[in-house]
Amino acid sequence: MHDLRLSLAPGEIVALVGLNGAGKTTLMRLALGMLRPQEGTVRIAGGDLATAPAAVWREVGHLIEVPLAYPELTTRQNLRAAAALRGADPSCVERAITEWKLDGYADRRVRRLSLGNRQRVGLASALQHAPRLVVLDEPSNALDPAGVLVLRDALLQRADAGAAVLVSSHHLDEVARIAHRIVVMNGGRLIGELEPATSELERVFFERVRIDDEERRAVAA
Ligand SMILES: Nc1ncnc2c1ncn2[C@@H]1O[C@H](COP(=O)(O)OP(=O)(O)OP(=O)(O)O)[C@@H](O)[C@H]1O
Repeated sequence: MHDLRLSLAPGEIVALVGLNGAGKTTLMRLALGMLRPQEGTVRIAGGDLATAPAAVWREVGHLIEVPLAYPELTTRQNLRAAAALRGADPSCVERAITEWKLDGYADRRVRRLSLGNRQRVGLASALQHAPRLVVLDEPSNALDPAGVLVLRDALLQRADAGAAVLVSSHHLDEVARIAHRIVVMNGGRLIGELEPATSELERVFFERVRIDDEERRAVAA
């Protein structure tokens, strides 16, 4: 990974797009301190990530790859545990169950849920405490169209309330609906941005990646 200069402002939704293996998940892991960079720094809320106090971490909501849930606990128990870990008001759990349309699954063990409903639990758990920084890796994975709508509204609402949102996706049209900026990643580097209102976004994206690959091959030759 090189040349990773990225900042998120309050109220901003930034979409991270790139082909499989481009480095989106790795960048998110670095941003959340799950991986340590060999060089460079990550800053959160104006301070170094490595020394961020618990109060800052409580304001973070993230979902990287697989939903973090206890399979033997029910949906409600998982959400309660996540709320308690963040010191959130327990009333957020019932609101999240309603928001993510999990009422019929609230008392079911998470291991017995469908993939899409497990994803809903993961997203509800990441967002229920109204975090000020949201980092979601391919959050629409396995969601049905109704779930995608809930996700879209949830992210817009969080950003409206002043949260900074970083979200990776392979669905360019979907992220273009909500993102203020679309950042393109290729071969472990950030190679530029796409204007969300661009028509034929996918074509422009592939062209950008193709040119970057060619430039890289030319440099390597
Ligand atoms: N800790 C690590 N050390 C070295 N290489 C790693 C590490 N973690 C991931 N990689 C490699 O970095 C590359 C980027 O992987 P990453 O999962 O970040 O891509 P991605 O853009 O999220 O892909 P996808 O769209 O398939 O989810 C892969 O080749 C992966 O094997």
